[in-house]
Amino acid sequence: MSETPTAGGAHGAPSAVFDAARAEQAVRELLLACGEDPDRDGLRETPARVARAYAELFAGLYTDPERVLDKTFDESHDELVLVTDIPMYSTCEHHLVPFHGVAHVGYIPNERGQVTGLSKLARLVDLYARRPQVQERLTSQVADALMRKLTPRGAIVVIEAEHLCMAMRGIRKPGARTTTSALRGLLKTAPSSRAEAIELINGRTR
Ligand SMILES: Nc1nc2c(ncn2[C@@H]2O[C@H](COP(=O)(O)OP(=O)(O)OP(=O)(O)O)[C@@H](O)[C@H]2O)c(=O)[nH]1
Ligand SMILES: [Zn+2]
Repeated sequence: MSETPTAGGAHGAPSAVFDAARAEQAVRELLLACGEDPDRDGLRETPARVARAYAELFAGLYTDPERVLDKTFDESHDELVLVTDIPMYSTCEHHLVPFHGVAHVGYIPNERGQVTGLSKLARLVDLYARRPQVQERLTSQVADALMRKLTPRGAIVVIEAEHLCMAMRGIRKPGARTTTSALRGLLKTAPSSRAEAIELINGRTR
């Protein structure tokens, strides 16, 4: 028997477990509340499908994203490492609809030249994005995880996203883009390092 997800999973160490039966029941209730017939042909399997989808969309609640940075290696590289245009899909915690866009993640390794695999930067974004989120928290969680696990001299995370809660409903402004940044260490305090990273992000070719 699985436990009820707890709020602790969103901000600290993972403590939540996905309760598929409860999710299915909730989706069935929502369909009923919307005036639908959850027993009609097209909807019969929908509660189970939606439950499976949420288990995937919120997978970052049931694992510790920082663990993807457990493996590091020394490359004697002490200058900027930057991965841009990482596709990002997350779920707005206010409306439970998607926000999506791209993330740019970089860091300046520590004196040992300690680096992580490039794919791990994308994995880190992916796992923090797989939670009910707001864009600001997602951005700073990625930067703070990098600082804790790699002890780099600096970190930068920039996320550009469109929120479907602003496009499909409410204010209905499709195309409006939100940019958030989190700068740490030298990438916040040293103007030349900061300018180099920002220029590389702004000047990239898509
Ligand atoms: N800061 C921030 N706000 C967000 C994010 N995602 C959604 N929001 C906003 O959260 C706010 C919630 O506002 P409320 O007034 O409580 O909810 P609402 O009546 O549905 O708001 P509207 O979207 O304006 O219709 C809205 O302004 C959303 O645009 C995010 O990632 N960061
Ligand atoms: Zn929203």
